[in-house]
Amino acid sequence: MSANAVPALSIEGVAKSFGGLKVLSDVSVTLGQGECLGLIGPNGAGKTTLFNIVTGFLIPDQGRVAFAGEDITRAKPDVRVRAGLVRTFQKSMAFPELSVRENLALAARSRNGEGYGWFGSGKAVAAADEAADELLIRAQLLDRADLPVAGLSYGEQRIVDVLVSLAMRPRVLLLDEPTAGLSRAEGEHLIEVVRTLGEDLSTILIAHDLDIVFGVCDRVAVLDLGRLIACDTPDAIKAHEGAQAAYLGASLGEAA
Ligand SMILES: Nc1ncnc2c1ncn2[C@@H]1O[C@H](COP(=O)(O)OP(=O)(O)OP(=O)(O)O)[C@@H](O)[C@H]1O
Repeated sequence: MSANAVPALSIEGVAKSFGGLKVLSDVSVTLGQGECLGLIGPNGAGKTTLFNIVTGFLIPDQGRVAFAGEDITRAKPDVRVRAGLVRTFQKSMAFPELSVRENLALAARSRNGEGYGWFGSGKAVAAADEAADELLIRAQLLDRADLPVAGLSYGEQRIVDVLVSLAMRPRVLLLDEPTAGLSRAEGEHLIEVVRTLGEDLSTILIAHDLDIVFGVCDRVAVLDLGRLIACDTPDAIKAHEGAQAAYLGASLGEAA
């Protein structure tokens, strides 16, 4: 990103409490255009809460969120999705009984504000099916197009989750533990799919597998007890004492 380019996403001084529990305190971080930012931290550090604030499922008590320079702190989640700010969830949001193609086509149509209705102009339906097949070809999953999602392996289902989010043509994609439960090879394949299919995409990746985070991210942000304690290149984070301490003495340097 050039020095004066508008960040894809800007989180400024965000704070959030649930009752007496302070979950995020004064968190500020930017995501550059085309950047892949890792977001790591121990369980309960506030990572998903930050995603919920960025995607509009929660409103922060303090601070603001800007998307491509525009303040979206109070915008509704669906408005953010249509603007190109898309997320995945820890739990799959795909419809298990629908086919892979149907899931992707519905996501493509929802991006156009067409909702999840089955009926629409023949042209729109055909265009959505075409967009779905294009993604499936590029992810080498076209032979799975007509299968119900429930009939896929767990690893394939996680890739479909990512393809559903890509079908919404995001400009910024937030991935919440997309590699959880996958083998190292499956996790790397999934990230490769995102990187290959998401040209020009800016990404924030939450993952507990530090090898994956350090291997693919341009920078890594570390949350601990709701505070951003570091945000730097993977090598700098591996050597960062505070980040190491947050992981209870684990040597981050051993990863990747
Ligand atoms: N809606 C809520 N009401 C009350 N407490 C909540 C709520 N959502 C999250 N919390 C609490 O906020 C803290 C941060 O949770 P969060 O899920 O953001 O952490 P995380 O870093 O994503 O953790 P993990 O890696 O385990 O997913 C936790 O203590 C959690 O119990």
